[in-house]
Amino acid sequence: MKPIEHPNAVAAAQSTLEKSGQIKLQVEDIHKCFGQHEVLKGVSLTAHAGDVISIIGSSGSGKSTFLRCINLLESPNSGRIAVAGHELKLVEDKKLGHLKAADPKQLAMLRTKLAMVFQHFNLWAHMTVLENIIEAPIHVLGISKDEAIARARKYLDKVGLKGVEDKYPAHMSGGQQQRVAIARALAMEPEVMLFDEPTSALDPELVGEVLKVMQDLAREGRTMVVVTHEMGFAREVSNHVVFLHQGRIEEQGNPREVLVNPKSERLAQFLSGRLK
Ligand SMILES: Nc1ncnc2c1ncn2[C@@H]1O[C@H](COP(=O)(O)OP(=O)(O)OP(=O)(O)O)[C@@H](O)[C@H]1O
Repeated sequence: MKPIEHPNAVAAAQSTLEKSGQIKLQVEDIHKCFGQHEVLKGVSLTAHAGDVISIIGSSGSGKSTFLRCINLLESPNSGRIAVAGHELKLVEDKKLGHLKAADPKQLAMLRTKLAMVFQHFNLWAHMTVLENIIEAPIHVLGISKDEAIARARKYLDKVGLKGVEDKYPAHMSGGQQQRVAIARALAMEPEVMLFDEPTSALDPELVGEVLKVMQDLAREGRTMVVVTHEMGFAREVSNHVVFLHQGRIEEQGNPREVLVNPKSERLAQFLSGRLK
C-alpha cells in the first residue's frame, strides 16, 4: 500500500493518485474500542475508482462501525483516512481517548465526498422528497437552488422515481424511501458512496428494487463500499469482498474466489446456507 499523503501535500498527493489509478478511498489500520471492547483491530481498505467493495461478516463483527469510522460518524482510536488524495488530519482527543478531526472544515469537506446511505434511510420526515434532496447541495455545497432542483430531478430519474418531488417520506414504501436516500446521496456528486446495510430494513419484496439501483450505479463506474448481508449482491455486483471477523479482516479478494472457494474455515462456515 502506498503511504497516505499528508494534507499539506494535497497537490503532490493528487498527482500521485492520478498516476496510481485514482485511489478514491484509503483507510489504514483503523482501531476502535467501545469501552474495553475492541471492535476494530486494525482494518485497512483501499478503493480505486469504480471499485465496488462488499463488506460481509457475522452480526457484531464490526462492519457498520468500520463504515462509520470512515466518515467519522464514529471516532476511531487510531488509523488514517484519505479521500481522493486528501488525508484527513486527525488529532487525539486526550479526554475521550480517540481521534477527532483537527479541522472541522476539512472534515465537512471530506464528508461531501463520501455520501452515506443508511439502513433506515434517515430522510427528514417533515420535508418533501425534493426538500430532502436539495438541502445539502444548497447548504453544504453552496450550489444555487435551481441547480440543486435540476440535480434532484436528474437523480430521482436515475433511481426510477419521477414525479415524487412533492411527496413526504411517510407516504412512500421503504424501497422508494431508500431510493430517495440514494438520490440524495448522488446529488452531492460524491467521490465514494458508503452503503450501510441498505436493504436490511426493507420488506423482502422491496429489496430487489434497491439492489437494482445499486447494480446500475456499479455498472456506471461509481465507487462504492457496501456493508451487506446480500450475498448475491456481493458475488454478482462487487469486484472485491472483505470478510470481517471479530474486528479483523479474515479474508478478502475477488468475489468468485472468496465466496466460491473460501480459504478460511470461518468464512466457509459463514457462507454455508447463505449462498443460494
Ligand atoms: N455505540 C456503541 N456503543 C457500544 N458498543 C457498540 C456501539 N456500536 C456498536 N457497538 C458494538 O460493536 C460491535 C460491532 O457492532 P457493528 O454494528 O459494527 O457490527 P456489524 O458487523 O455491523 O453487525 P450487524 O451485522 O448486526 O449490523 C457489537 O458488539 C456492537 O454491540
